[in-house]
Amino acid sequence: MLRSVINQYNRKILLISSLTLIMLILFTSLSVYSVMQRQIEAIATSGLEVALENTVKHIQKQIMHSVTNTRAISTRIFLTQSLEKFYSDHSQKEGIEGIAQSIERILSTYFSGIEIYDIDDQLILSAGNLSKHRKLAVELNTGSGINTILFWNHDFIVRNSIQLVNEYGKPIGRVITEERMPNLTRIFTEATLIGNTSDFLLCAPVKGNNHEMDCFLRNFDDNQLKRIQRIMNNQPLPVHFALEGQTGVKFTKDYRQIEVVAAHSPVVYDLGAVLKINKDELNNYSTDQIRTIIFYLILILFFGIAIISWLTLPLIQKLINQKESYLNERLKENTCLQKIRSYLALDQSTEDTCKNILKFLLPVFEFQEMAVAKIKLEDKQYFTPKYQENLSNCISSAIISNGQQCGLLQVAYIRNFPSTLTYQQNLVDTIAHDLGRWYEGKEAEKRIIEMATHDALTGLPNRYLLRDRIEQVLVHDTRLQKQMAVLFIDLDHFKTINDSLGHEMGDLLLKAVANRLKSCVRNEDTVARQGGDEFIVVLNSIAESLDAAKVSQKILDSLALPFYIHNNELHIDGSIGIAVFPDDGVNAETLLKNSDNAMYHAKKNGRNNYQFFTDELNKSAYERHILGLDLRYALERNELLLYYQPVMDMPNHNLYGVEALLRWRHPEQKLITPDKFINLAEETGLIIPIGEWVIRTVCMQIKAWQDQGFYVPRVAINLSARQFRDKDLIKNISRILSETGVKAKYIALEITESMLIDNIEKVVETLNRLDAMGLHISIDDFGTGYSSLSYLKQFPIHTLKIDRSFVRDLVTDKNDRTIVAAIIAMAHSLEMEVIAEGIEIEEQLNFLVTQKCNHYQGYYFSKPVTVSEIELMLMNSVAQSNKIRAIGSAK
Ligand SMILES: Nc1nc2c(ncn2[C@@H]2O[C@H](COP(=O)(O)O[C@H]3[C@@H](O)[C@H](n4cnc5c(=O)[nH]c(N)nc54)O[C@@H]3COP(=O)(O)O)[C@@H](O)[C@H]2O)c(=O)[nH]1
Repeated sequence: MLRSVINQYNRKILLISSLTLIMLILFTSLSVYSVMQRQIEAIATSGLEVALENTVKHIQKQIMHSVTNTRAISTRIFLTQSLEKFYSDHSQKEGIEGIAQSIERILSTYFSGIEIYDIDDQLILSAGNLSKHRKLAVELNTGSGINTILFWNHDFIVRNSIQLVNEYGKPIGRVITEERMPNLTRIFTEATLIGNTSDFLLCAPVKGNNHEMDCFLRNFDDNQLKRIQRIMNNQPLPVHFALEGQTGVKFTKDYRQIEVVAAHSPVVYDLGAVLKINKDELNNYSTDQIRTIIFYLILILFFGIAIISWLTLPLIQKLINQKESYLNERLKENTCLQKIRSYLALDQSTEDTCKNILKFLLPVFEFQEMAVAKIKLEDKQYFTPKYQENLSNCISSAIISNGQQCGLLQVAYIRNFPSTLTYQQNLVDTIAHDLGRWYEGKEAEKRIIEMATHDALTGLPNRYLLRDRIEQVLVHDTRLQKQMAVLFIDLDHFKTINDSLGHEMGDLLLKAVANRLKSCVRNEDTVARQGGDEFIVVLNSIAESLDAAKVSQKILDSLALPFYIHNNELHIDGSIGIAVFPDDGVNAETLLKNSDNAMYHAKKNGRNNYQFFTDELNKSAYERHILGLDLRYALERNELLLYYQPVMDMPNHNLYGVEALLRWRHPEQKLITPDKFINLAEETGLIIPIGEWVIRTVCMQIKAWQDQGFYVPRVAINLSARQFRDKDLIKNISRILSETGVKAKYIALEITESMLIDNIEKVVETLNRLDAMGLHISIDDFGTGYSSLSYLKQFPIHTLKIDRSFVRDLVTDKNDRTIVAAIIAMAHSLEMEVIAEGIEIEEQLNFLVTQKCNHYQGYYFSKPVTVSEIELMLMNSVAQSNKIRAIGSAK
């Protein structure tokens, strides 16, 4: 629909633009034409005037020159004396010679012919050529004593005739001169240069006849001296003005009754001159110009249309598209408006909904300087203080009419006359738009608050909101003198599931756990996610602490049921720590801390149980904190040391290797085992320097033993997860090996199964590099993780250490026996050796012997011992040197 409207628009725009362009071009053409016409006339006028002025100057100069020269001859003494001599008998000959000499000289200077006549008008002497034929002769009014005629004989010629007088003024003869006027002839010829129809006229009045004149026209040879009426059809001809002594230009008709532009000017001796051109020729000239201009304008027109259709129309189309999306947005906003209404109506009464909308509208109207807002609600009018305040002047008003649940929003707008309502669509749009924006803003605000206070994964309150809730419950329960409980729930072995099955599964499990927890408590209780696999349950207003125990057990039972996620059956337990208000704390922070400590206690207690917070726990938590502080200085105070536990061959009990086990000689406590501080070291990052210290100490010890000539078996070093992930691990081990001069084959690195699962590519790369260096790699605590043996195939692993939890009940638990037997068999099939950990009794050993387990480690042979004690064992081993295998002969 909109497309066809756009196409229609396009056609209209193109038509209107083209017509506008054409009109514009026509108008421009006419304007240019009239301007040019005037310009051309002005140019022609001034051109004709100037040309005529110059021409007239020339003509005058020539004719006057001729007349003046002739007059000068008449006064020549030598001539007049010679003429007088001619009259005396005795010197007539001498006189004729003198006359001849005289006119000969004059002739060469000015004239084409001279004749001297005596007093009786008899020719005495003639020089040069005087014209026999005088065509188109016009007598000029040159003044007294001289008769001048201008005539045509292949050229313009001026003939002057003047009386010769002696020194006493007595007439003695007459001289006639003729002077050719080539310049005047040229002037006639060149008049055509101005234009094809240009013409030059030189006219003299007819003596005794004021109505006529004799005029030289351009085509002289055709007898073009015309006697012309000076006024024709009551209109004076241009030359009439010239003969009247006037100079100027006239747009008038000439003697042929053709429209001309004529410049006129008087010429000396009563002559008048006109230089003219036909007006048609001028018009033609400007028409030519205008044609050229129109040609270019039409070109511009085509360009213009092309630009409109190729550039402007797409631009307009773009604008229309923008308008379209704007309208769509508006539409959305209107939908938004509907949403607001239903949203508000959901929680509130109709009246409140309307009030709220009005509340929102008022500032909008204020902004638009509108004064009054009214709401019609079931015939009631709702007046707000703002309304009263702004009632003045009744500039305008808005009415929200009530249909269903406030109905359609209609805004009426009054200007000047409150009684006249003018519905103003724009205003409705504006309000709809603003409401839409407001709604979006509210939604965003809601989302931000939600994000700030809730856990994104489970939607449960996060730790910040949790604290707030606890504080609220504390206020409430203090007032009611009730107890409340904070349950700190940590999922057991969640990390293993997360690592083995992936984070996506881990996330889904956490969501499912969140739902289970919610199902175990009342609506008014709070279930929150503290982070990771830790959840907090706040039980409001409990009667006694036993209630907390009951809920905890309910939670444990609920968690014990399998979870079905993406066709996987998952099992997870939880450890719960309980802190009860007011006995275990009176604020959120203490209750959370103490429930956390209780949860640790539950973990220690074998997991999948709940524990109440006790003062002893508080004490141990405090101790743990202090221990953490002390550990920082353990390295620099040289408080760390290594114990070594032998690993024996099976079944012959030869020394196969030793495992280095860390101990901390605390200044105030006795020897501390690593299970008390390794986690602390991991959490604080101290494990990196501590781990490096262990590797270096082991290497130095090996070197020392070698230097002392001891038999040195392979020494196993435990790597923690953080250490294994450390990017500098390989670099550090290489450096230590090269610095101590110990060969890599003397070192075995023990890592746990769980370390293999996360970021497999990186793990494979690290293990391959360690293997390439010649280090031996063992998997510690095997069986507690989720890795299958076939999964281990991709890693360069040499030894599996079966976790002692499987060994512990070997004698009594058939399942454990089956598992251990299977592990040994499969490890062998993958060409790995097996070490059984935690061998304490002979029966355990015997079973393992039957399963062809390669090595064993445990209190049965030796607990971890000091350096000097292990050295004794090394020495004994030397004693059985013939039985000792060289390191590296095994895989
Ligand atoms: N990252 C590092 N971890 C280390 C380092 N040194 C030790 N550890 C780890 O600490 C855990 C506890 O170690 P420890 O207290 O030394 O216990 C070891 C043995 O004493 C104990 N063991 C050995 N035989 C038996 C037995 O027959 N019964 C029994 N109850 N316990 C026995 O087992 C621990 C050795 O286990 P494992 O390492 O799995 O071989 C322990 O997990 C160490 O890994 C260190 O330098 N860095």
